[in-house]
Amino acid sequence: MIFKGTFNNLLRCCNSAVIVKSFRSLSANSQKMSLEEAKQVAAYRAVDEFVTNNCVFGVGSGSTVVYAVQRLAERVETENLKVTCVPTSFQAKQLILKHNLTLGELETNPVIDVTIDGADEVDSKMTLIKGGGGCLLQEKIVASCSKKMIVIADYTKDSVKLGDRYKKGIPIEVVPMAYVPIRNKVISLFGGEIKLRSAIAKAGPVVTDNGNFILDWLFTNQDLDWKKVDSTIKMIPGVVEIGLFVDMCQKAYFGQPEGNVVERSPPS
Ligand SMILES: O=C[C@H](O)[C@H](O)[C@H](O)COP(=O)(O)O
Repeated sequence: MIFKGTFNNLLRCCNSAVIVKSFRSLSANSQKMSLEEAKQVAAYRAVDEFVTNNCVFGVGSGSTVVYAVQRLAERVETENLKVTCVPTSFQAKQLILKHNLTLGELETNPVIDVTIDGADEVDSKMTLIKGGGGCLLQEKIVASCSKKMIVIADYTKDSVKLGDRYKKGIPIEVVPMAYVPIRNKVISLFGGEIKLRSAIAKAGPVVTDNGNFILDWLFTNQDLDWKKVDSTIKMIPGVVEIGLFVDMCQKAYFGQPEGNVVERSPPS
């Protein structure tokens, strides 16, 4: 009844174009809600399964990790856990401080028990694209020091081949003076197109936490040997890191729109 009355009022007040627009934005909002919920269930699940008392925990970067840190803070408080948190970015450090968690660093904690991090895309072999938010270098260092790396993501990141879902390419962090020769070398070696990532609230390029630029490599061949690509690009002078994570991740949790979590392990 109430709905019918409201709907009739809406009809009286608005023209049909406005109504269609309202319903579209309502449905966009509910889609956004489920994406956030999907991130949250994946993050909570990973923290509940992998964080233990006295562990050294690698804190990834991005919007999904925000939920992991939230859950960690809850568990630290309610279960009186002792956890040392090593950040993978400025953002991760801020999250640790905001939640009054114990901040660690690789200098004092060179071995990390478990790192939980997001990803831009995860293929069927658990090769990852990371760095959509510009944080790949410290993420890869911390992951490489971790006994386990666990990925948390919503269902849109789950793909068969890299490039199926994530269309912004593979990020490459480079020393600023070398961005043009690196761009040319990567294109001549593997094809595709490369864009220097531009900042949004600043004129000019994105500058990473480490003072470098980011090239986004829009590859066209989805069947490349990613391990070879990773090591070949890494060898180009001026390349600091590439956002390809090959054989680094032991488990991925994908939150689903219905609220369940799909788990994936590397193929044996
Ligand atoms: O540079 C950013 C990181 O690699 C993130 O972990 C990745 O972009 C996924 O971020 P989000 O959880 O926001 O999708």
